[in-house]
Amino acid sequence: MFSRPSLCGTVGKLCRCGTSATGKTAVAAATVPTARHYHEVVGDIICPSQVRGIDHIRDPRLNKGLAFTLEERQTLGIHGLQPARFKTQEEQLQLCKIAVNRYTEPLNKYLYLSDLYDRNERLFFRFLSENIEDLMPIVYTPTVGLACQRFGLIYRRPHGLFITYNDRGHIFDVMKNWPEPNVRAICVTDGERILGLGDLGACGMGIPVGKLALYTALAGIKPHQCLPIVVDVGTNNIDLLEDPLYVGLRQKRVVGREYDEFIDEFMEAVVQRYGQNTLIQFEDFGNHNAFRFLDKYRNTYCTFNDDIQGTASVAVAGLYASKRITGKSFKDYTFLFAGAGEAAIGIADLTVKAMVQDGVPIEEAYNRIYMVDIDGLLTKSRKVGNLDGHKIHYAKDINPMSDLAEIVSTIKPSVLIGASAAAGIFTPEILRTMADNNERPVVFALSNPTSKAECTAEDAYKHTDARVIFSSGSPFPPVQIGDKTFYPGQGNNAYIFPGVGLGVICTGTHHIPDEMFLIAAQELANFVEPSDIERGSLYPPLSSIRNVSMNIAVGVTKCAYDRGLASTYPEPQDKRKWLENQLYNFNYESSMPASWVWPRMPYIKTRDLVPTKLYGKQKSEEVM
Ligand SMILES: NC(=O)C1=CN([C@@H]2O[C@H](COP(=O)(O)OP(=O)(O)OC[C@H]3O[C@@H](n4cnc5c(N)ncnc54)[C@H](OP(=O)(O)O)[C@@H]3O)[C@@H](O)[C@H]2O)C=CC1
Ligand SMILES: CC(=O)C(=O)O
Ligand SMILES: [Mg+2]
Repeated sequence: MFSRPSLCGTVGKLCRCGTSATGKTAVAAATVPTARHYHEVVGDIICPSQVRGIDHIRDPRLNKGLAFTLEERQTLGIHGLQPARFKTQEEQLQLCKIAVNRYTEPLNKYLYLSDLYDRNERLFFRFLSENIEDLMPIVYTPTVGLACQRFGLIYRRPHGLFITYNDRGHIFDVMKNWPEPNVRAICVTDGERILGLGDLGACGMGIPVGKLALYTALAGIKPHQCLPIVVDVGTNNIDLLEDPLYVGLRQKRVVGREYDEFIDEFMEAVVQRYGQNTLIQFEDFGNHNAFRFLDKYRNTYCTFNDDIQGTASVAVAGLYASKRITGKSFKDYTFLFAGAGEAAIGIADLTVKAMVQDGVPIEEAYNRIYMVDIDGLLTKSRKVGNLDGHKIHYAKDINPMSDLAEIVSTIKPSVLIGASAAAGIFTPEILRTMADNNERPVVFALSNPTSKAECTAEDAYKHTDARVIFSSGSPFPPVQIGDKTFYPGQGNNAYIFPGVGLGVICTGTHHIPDEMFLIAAQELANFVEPSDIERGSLYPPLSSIRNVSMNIAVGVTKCAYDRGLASTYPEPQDKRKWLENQLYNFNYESSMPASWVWPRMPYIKTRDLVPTKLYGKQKSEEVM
């Protein structure tokens, strides 16, 4: 989101330009409304802007559309630029709902929301946060995947920063072009593994934009504190390289030392521009880079990898909740993962930690987890495929097998988790075997978007006599089996990263330990009500996700202070209240500079404030 630097009208703190509300410049600006003293909005300060006239409406951060009061319209010089009607934000929200529902194609709904974001930021975020069940599938998976695939066609205005390999040596200078000086959270991708859709290069921008929109909508992190970034090092996607509409660098991916040095420079530039504690969320990097960067940077930067750690947390939360249905403990579970990549290994590693916390010896925990990659079961003796990196911990001393159905029959897992981006690999036969071997089989089909899910919700229920405990990465509609309707939960890291982000940002945490993701998993699982489980969901409804995020943030905040990782002092006693006080306000704030209080407003005449025929009976105060 672009918002231009605002004029300072009133502030409680020092501005970057060195003036304050009580300082000379600000006073001068207040008494001379036409003075053009621009400076940037700093920190949490909302400087009631003195950007006047049409520019006030054109700035999405300042625009309120028809919700501007009569005084605001006159004071800001926008009177007459809009129709006579005054609307409340609630009325505007109703219109948004009507407008978005007029579209049948999800991509058109996405474009409508994107346009709203460009037009009226507060309205967009309030609309999103209050209609998350309907709108999350649009701004996030699955529709965001389509938006990335069509990015060259639908790109309109900058919502994030593109840093290309050609900018090497100057990344800091490019970052200075981002107009917000107080960014606290960055979500960055290099576009190599966008959902399960593969290498989309610079078109991957939709992902960090969508993720950070959820930071605000689900956790109340202020939008100006969030910065989506694509590091564009090219793409190996031949279709894109040949596509005349492709908007990224038209070259093969930079790899090896050059690539690593480029990412190093990016990390350093973030710190130079926004400070050491800036949260850097790695998103949808290719497998071979994701683990390397996490290991390399986790103790020197405030960073996490959402696909590895965020996904782990949401899946482990689902496993905790599943125990309430199966009546088993972790030591009774045998896990089989279809996929041995970022998501699967991340989940497996955190599951081991959860099992150890439940009293299972660590060797036993590893023994209980089996994994399958594209070449089959991870076994020590297999001749094909690799066992590098984190896979080796899960390789078993048994005969190699490559057929998933055979593996499921042999291992007899109680939990089957798909994170493979291989659509439909949980066949009816495999689901039936799970049901034959378990009274309540646990099946997670976590791959995104919907088209990549290992099975549909309907298939999962249908082929297990509706005994399955199911969740999926992308949403599925309710499933009717006999006279019972099941509402499968969405096992998606969106339950986790906004709350973790809020806690980390507010505490100024230096580094993010895995422990925070285990805490987040427990907080999320604690939120699951018996009624959710009764509905067939391992997760609370998306409509309560803001409360979930707050609980996670409180847990993360406690952990940050307990572990000495926080840098914001003094430590708040009432952490929830302290966090709540820092949240974004989705409602409009006054656009009237506080220092321009009546009767000092220079050009509004008394008769202007008396309702004329034009305004009917309305006084602007009455419609606030
Ligand atoms: N629900 C959620 O919150 C999240 C979901 N995901 C989804 O998970 C999927 C995977 O992402 P990620 O782990 O990052 O990707 P990776 O590329 O890191 O991992 C994919 C893994 O799947 C394996 N694989 C590929 N095809 C098959 C197959 N036919 N049978 C068994 N295994 C196979 C690959 O094998 P090999 O190692 O041999 O290449 C690899 O181990 C994506 O669709 C992504 O959208 C990711 C993050 C969060
Ligand atoms: C949800 C997510 O992060 C992914 O599918 O990559
Ligand atoms: Mg991701």
